[in-house]
Amino acid sequence: MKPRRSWSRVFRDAWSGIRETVMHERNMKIHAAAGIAVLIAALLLRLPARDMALLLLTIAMVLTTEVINTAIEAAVDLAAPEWHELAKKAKDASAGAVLIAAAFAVFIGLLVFWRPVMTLLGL
Ligand SMILES: Nc1ncnc2c1ncn2[C@@H]1O[C@H](COP(=O)(O)OP(=O)(O)OP(=O)(O)O)[C@@H](O)[C@H]1O
Repeated sequence: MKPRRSWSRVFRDAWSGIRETVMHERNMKIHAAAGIAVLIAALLLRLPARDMALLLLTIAMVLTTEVINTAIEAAVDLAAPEWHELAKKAKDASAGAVLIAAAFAVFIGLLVFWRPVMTLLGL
């Protein structure tokens, strides 16, 4: 039987998974940078707590799908290093999940920021 990992080991391994994804995946870098920029803008515009919560949830959704996409890509590369129809299906679907999350994040961002930005611009 496998020895049980300590809680600190569990968190360290999970953190390592996040760090590796940020360090090596270009899309994750872009999404993380965009998320930080959105949060800074939201703080500067003093958006209400409910809007901040919506933005945090949206950012978490995009980053989470990106980490899962990286995990699926690695598992597929391990299982099928050569071209395979099912490997393509798995990787395309996984990338599709990130695309859905990112597209909805843009819509939510527009809905949340539209009025405060217009007010700021005096329009
Ligand atoms: N083993 C394979 N068999 C069939 N098609 C594959 C295979 N590996 C990759 N592909 C195709 O190439 C595409 C890109 O896969 P790849 O592993 O290069 O992702 P990536 O460029 O690292 O993606 P991302 O930019 O999301 O990190 C996949 O969506 C899939 O269509």
